[in-house]
Amino acid sequence: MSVGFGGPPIIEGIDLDVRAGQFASLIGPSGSGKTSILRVATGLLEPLRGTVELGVSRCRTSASCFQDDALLPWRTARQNVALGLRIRDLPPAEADARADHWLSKLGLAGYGDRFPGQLSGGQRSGWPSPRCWPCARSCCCMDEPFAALDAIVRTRITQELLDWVEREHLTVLLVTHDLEEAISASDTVAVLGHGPRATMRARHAVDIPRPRDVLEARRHPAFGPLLRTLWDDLTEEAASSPATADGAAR
Ligand SMILES: Nc1ncnc2c1ncn2[C@@H]1O[C@H](COP(=O)(O)OP(=O)(O)OP(=O)(O)O)[C@@H](O)[C@H]1O
Repeated sequence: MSVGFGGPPIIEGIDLDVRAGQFASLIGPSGSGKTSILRVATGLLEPLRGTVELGVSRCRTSASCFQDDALLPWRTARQNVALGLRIRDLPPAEADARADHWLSKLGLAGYGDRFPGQLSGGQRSGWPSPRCWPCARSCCCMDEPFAALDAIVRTRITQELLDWVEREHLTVLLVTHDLEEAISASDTVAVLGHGPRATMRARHAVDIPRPRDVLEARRHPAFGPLLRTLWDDLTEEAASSPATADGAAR
């Protein structure tokens, strides 16, 4: 697959095969094209050449959550998070109870009646992700959904995501800069090379059984070696990138 915006392709010859039920993460340098791939996967962007298949063709029954997803300012925290569950036709009381549970995992127990404007940027940043999960019938695409969360909250909500994914048998494509998050959540981690014309550098299987406990996964013997491999991949990409000091020095 190739992707572009009118000029030369920003991504060339990417082959990203995600099987139904698989949890795949996509990592890579800033500007390498991760969000663009997600947009192609969800049908928001047409590839120049090729197609993306994510369990079902082009994720027709997908839900997606992007970095700049808006919260609805006239809805409370609970109503924002419960929106996906209500779209899924859960009875209001059940949707509210589940939304409160997710808010508590986001460190916002007791904040359900607050409006977005009454909370900090970090406090609001985790909502779009659980809001979108229930809308996914087969596949869920997420772009750095937990980037602004602190480590404890991030671990808790990632566990909620994994539990939901297991329960709903979802296919997931997650874009993240957090290598530990990528390994502990995924079955495979794809590494994009640097721009301006990115290609796929590597694809690694995560040999840790599912269902997973996020913290236990980090103690699994396969975790450390894969973390070092991903780090090496990204370090070498930075060293060869024309856009970084490392690459410029070569
Ligand atoms: N609408 C657009 N028009 C032109 N170029 C774009 C557009 N959107 C993205 N690009 C370019 O495509 C490249 C990839 O962008 P993309 O947002 O997919 O990268 P990314 O890997 O998700 O980056 P980050 O990790 O910083 O979020 C970048 O060089 C960017 O400038």
